[in-house]
Amino acid sequence: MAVYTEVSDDDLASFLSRYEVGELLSYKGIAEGVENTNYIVHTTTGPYILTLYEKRVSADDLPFFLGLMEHLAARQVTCPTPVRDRTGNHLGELCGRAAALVTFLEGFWIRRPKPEHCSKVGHALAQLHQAGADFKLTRRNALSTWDWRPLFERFASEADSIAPGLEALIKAELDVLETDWPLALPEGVIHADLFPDNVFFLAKDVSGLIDFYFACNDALAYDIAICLNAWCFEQDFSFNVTKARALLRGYEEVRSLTEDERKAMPLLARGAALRFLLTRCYDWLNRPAGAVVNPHDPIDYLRRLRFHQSVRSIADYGYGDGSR
Ligand SMILES: Nc1ncnc2c1ncn2[C@@H]1O[C@H](COP(=O)(O)OP(=O)(O)OP(=O)(O)O)[C@@H](O)[C@H]1O
Ligand SMILES: N[C@@H](CCO)C(=O)O
Repeated sequence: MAVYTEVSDDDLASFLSRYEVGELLSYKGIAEGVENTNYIVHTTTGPYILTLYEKRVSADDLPFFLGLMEHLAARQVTCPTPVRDRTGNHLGELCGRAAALVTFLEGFWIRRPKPEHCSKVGHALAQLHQAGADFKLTRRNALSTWDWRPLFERFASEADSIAPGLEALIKAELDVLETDWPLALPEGVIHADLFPDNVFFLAKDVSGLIDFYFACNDALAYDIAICLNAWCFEQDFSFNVTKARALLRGYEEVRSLTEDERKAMPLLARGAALRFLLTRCYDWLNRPAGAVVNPHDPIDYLRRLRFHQSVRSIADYGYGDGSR
């Protein structure tokens, strides 16, 4: 996360007094991430994460996100659990922002994932999909295929300042994806942002998943496509088929892909690459003055998109090829 909103110690102490979490000992802003403001807060009962919800999070969606974390945690998908205040609410207000306190998860995210990490994340993703099946609330994906063009139009005239030819490339890609996007795949609750920095490991095992603030109802296989993008490319942007194979196998240890999902995977992966290219371009061109934030480089996702445009079938992601 980032720090868009500075919180004073008086404001924080008064906010915390509504919870049964003891006395404030210390707190510190977390510069990592780009979406919301986060602080690590130490009290006499332990560490917590305080999140102040910023621009992309709508207050109306917070019951879905916080309820989902509670739902998943109760079904053995380890994730932060929202702390309820003395009146039973898990949502409060701080410095004019909606705010929540969640439990602190032990573990580290893996900066250079290996195939074994990809296998574990595939497995964890399928467990999340299964555990989310009986979650009662629903949320539309606010960054679905049909939201991409309006987002693009907000920065299209500046796109070529990021990379020459980018405006035309994105337009052409939108034309393809809007026409061919698969509409009848199995749907459910998806995480929609399961990047390496949102998966904590302890030793070799997943110790928890964080950052559910893009979670929504959408095609389950689209969530896999997001992970193929986020976990299976090297720093030089080359695609690592061993990692993709491991991720898909890890997923299928829990849930098998349908024929339609397998056929759709290259297109879903293009869509996932475009979705992150679009938000990264927008953020790159609209950095708020004075905020502690390191925007992600859009070009990483342009390279991924180009790779997926060359993919012919899920076999190119190592699926079903019998290799180890
Ligand atoms: N429950 C938690 N327990 C421990 N650390 C956490 C927790 N939640 C967040 N963090 C820390 O805060 C950092 C940023 O959190 P998070 O990824 O949710 O932020 P974000 O702004 O939504 O980022 P992103 O760019 O991934 O969307 C994490 O990398 C982690 O260090
Ligand atoms: N995971 C996203 C940031 C949060 O949307 C990215 O890397 O672009």
